[in-house]
Amino acid sequence: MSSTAPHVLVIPSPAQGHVIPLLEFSQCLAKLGCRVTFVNSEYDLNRVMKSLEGKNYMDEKIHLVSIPDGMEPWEDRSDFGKLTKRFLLVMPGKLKELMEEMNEREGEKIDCVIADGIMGWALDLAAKMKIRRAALWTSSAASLALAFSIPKLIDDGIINSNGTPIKKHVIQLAPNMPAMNSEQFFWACVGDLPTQKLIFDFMVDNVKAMKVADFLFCNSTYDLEAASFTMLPELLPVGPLLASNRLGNSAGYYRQEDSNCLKWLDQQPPNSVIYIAFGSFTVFDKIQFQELALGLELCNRPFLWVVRPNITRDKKDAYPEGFQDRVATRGRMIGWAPQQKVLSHPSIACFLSHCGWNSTMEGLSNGVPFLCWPYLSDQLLNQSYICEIWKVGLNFDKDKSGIITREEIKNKVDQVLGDENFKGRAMELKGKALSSVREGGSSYKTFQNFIEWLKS
Ligand SMILES: O=c1ccn([C@@H]2O[C@H](COP(=O)(O)OP(=O)(O)O[C@H]3O[C@H](CO)[C@@H](O)[C@H](O)[C@H]3O)[C@@H](O)[C@H]2O)c(=O)[nH]1
Repeated sequence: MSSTAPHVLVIPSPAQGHVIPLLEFSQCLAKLGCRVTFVNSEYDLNRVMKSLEGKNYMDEKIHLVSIPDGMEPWEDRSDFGKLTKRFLLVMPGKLKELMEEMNEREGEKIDCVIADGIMGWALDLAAKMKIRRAALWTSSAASLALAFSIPKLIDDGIINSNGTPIKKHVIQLAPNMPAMNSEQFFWACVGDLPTQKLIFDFMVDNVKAMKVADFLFCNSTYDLEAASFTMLPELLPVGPLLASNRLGNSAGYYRQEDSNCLKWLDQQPPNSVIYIAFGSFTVFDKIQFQELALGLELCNRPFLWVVRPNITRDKKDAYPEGFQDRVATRGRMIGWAPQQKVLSHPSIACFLSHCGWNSTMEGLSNGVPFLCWPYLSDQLLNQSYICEIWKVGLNFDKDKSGIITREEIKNKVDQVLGDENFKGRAMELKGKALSSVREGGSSYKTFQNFIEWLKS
């Protein structure tokens, strides 16, 4: 390891959908010659190390370290509002200590802090310590444009100063951007009112910190989100952040991946399998979970379904009676997939997804049509992109009791797979997404310019 290589400190928000892209970004920087200190929470580092056991997935120039997140090991971290409240009390002080120690050690001085866009406090800390700083926004450029528009939304009477929508409004920030329903603003559809206010205030602070960072990156591309990037000239694309771009493997998982599913996919006909995954957060009630299972059964097609152990509140007997036996010859349920590899497998026909931004970028980059089942936050906006702007998927309608029925699932799966235009448009977008990371592409150029700047 050369001591003249720039040394960056990278800090993600302690959440799966953030650790994966920030670590991928770090792997790209390491490949370009940087030394990276990657700061997980202690709890997350344990999980990440466990999932990496026996695997040579990490660049040797990346050093994984940890600081506490203010929660006890046995506490539930799935309530993001509670986790945020707690880590804000502890992490800033601990990160400061860590950075001061590193800066004093020979050859470990930090040249730049790269923080998750929702860890604005880390950017503030870097500024106070007179360290250069960059932010990576892990969701769409459109969602960042929305966050940057908060003062205008308040002035226009669309939200109050707590972020609460004053009335139901559908807004479009610019032509060719997805329409946004004010009740679905990403801070306004998370938890109860106090949680929404906490997330809103947190976002206001994050926006302030991002605005004055030296660099602001987004896991997206100009070609996919031209209008949103036009609204934010300071925002630079680095996406899609995929391990395959650097011929590597994804790291940063909180769970062991089940790689056997790839062998199972090898045995399926091309373009036949429905892949179903809801990211790391989504929780189902038993009725909806069972209806989804029965919908997949009704589709009568091969499927690979990621059923995290905590995906339902009722841990026991989650599946409908006899379901597993009935689908045994064509369905497979696993706890955690190597998703990026799954989506690039030729047997995959479509992706039934919660539309987290990483999943969205991964599906697009592989030319896979979507069936959208958003849950909260930016996922509703991502669904609008998929269905209305890019037209590479369909959403589900709920029945009168608020359920997505098995018949609706079969109907929409049949529609997406029965209309070649979805696949055709998805393949076009794949080309656009991947051209940005190839030599000369916009994301490629962002990395080159950033490295030059780091070395300057
Ligand atoms: O079996 C699985 C399931 C998921 N993943 C990976 O886990 C990540 C999940 O990220 P994402 O699809 O964005 O979902 P969340 O985990 O829900 O991500 C959170 O963070 C995202 C980025 O900010 C937001 O867009 C989401 O709404 C928010 O819930 C992706 O890289 C997937 O490839 C796997 O590798 N295997």
